[in-house]
Amino acid sequence: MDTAMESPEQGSPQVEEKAFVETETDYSSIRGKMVLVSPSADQFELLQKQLMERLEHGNGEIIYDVGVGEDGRGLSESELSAAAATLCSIAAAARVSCVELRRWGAPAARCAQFLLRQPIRHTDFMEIRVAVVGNVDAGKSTLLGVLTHGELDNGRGYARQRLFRHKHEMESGRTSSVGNDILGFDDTGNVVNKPDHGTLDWVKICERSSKVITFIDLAGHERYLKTTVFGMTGHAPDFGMLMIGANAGIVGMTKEHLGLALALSVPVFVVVTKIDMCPPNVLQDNLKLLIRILKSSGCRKVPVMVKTKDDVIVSATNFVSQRLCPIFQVSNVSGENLELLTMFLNLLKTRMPALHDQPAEFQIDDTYSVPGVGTVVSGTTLQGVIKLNDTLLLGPDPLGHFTPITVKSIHRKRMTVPEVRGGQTASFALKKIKRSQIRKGMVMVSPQLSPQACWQFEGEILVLHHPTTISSRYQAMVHCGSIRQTASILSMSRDCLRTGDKALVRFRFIKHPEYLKRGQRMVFREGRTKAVGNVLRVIPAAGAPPPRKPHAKRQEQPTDLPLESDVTTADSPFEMQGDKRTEGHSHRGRRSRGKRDKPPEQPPLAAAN
Ligand SMILES: Nc1nc2c(ncn2[C@@H]2O[C@H](COP(=O)(O)OP(=O)(O)OP(=O)(O)O)[C@@H](O)[C@H]2O)c(=O)[nH]1
Repeated sequence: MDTAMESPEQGSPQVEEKAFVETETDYSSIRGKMVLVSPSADQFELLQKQLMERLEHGNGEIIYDVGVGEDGRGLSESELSAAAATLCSIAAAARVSCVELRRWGAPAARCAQFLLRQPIRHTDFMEIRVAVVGNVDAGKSTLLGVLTHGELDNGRGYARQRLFRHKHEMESGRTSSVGNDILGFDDTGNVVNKPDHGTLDWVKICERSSKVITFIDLAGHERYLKTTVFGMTGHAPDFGMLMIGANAGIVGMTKEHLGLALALSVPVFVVVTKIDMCPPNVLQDNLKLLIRILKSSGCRKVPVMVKTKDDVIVSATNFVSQRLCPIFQVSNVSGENLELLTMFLNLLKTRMPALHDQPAEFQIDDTYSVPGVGTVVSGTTLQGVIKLNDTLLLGPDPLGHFTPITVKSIHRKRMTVPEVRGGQTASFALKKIKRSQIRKGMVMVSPQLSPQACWQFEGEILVLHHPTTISSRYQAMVHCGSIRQTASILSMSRDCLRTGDKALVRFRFIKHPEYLKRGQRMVFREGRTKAVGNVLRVIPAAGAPPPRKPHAKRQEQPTDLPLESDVTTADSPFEMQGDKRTEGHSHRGRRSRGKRDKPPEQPPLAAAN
């Protein structure tokens, strides 16, 4: 593995093992590395039981290490083959697919890793969300076109044509809206996308997939930054894919997007495109700068150049736990290294716990009016299970109230399903409600949660960038989950805040109350001014005064809570420096994305049954 930096151990990553907590079953008899070589009947049964537990814990997928045990590391080649055969028969007995990923080690100390994945459970494929960010012309839409349609680009915009959603995008070649594209893998890791005359049938992809990667294609241009921030907060990505054009390097919004992902604690991998057309010395200079930025105190990442299949496996299995930042160098025109990126995507695992046993919670990130179906909302299930005909509470409305609504039908990636679970995105057709009564940022939750709306909340924030000072009554946009609303600062634990300052701040939404939860990550921004932090305390709307007009009487009393922030300056991904630009450079309202009457990604849902 080519790293200009500390490399993770080339050996067997033990990510699953670390996280895996065995049940009360006594597995001591199957702990050694030799057990797989020639297990007894009892041991075989135990190995099978343990495998099922691990699969359950790993949401249907694990990477299994062979040749590693409490008695050390490494087997002879013949022992390894025998152990691999045992593993395959255990997997076959459990009806789990088993694919060898790699073998390594000296002749007498061989190890191997296998991908074990449960076959397609109809409508219940694994879902991984990847937010695609990077500057204009980095090749984002092109790469997604190439990956999802399996056809290379011509260097003149051929592959991206299929992904543009608006006429002006076709004409300008620029993405402006949040788009979704999917890439399905079957249980053995093969891509299942098969375009039919250039179009992809999402239902067919999902039916054949054990794992579906959803790419959230975010705009690269600065004028669409608000949409990009919304995509990163509201669409709950598991990972960020930062795209960089090899010849252009780190320009424009690249650092801004990297900083945003880091601020929201979204693990990032980098894809450097256009290596076919970049002089080697320019590529090396740009890579050096990238590595320097990733290793800087603001990012504290471990960059890893991914050049072989081994690099892919080691980086994918250690990606989240070790702060790794894998870097791929690809060409959408020649196809170089795209197989490594595809393999990496196949091995990614969701970061979002399903929390199946918790009361249901769903955040809305878009609304539609579908002819013949009615009102449809799309978004992410944050926890619990939502079933057809369930009654949930939708809100908060402008008065902070929640209304019971019934789920008429459910779609996952355009496929009709009977239920959705925590971590999965979905669209619901709702009964007896007008689209105009619903807005992005609202939630649908189980009545068990007795949800309460809030006008005010306290957050601990770190100012990443502001040209002057922030004081009480300052207003900016709060992004928190799919909430996107201007809030003003009522009070702070300090008189004023400058770049790099931390504080406890009490905010008040200016338009309507919202449903917030303690611990949620938030971004507070206006143009290039931004702060990040966590929601610390939600002040329920009940009994709270109605919202005051913006710039109403200043609340003098600063909060007397102790300043105990876990947001440190060292966490800051942004360069902390004075901004020479003018404040409030937000381009607000310049994006012309009209209200849609029909979702581009969600065709009409099946009518109510
Ligand atoms: N030679 C070469 N050209 C590429 C490659 N990737 C993309 N391109 C070309 O670069 C141009 C810009 O690519 P896009 O995919 O539109 O870039 P983008 O990052 O999606 O841009 P926005 O949508 O505006 O954010 C297109 O003309 C592509 O054909 C590559 O690997 N090699």
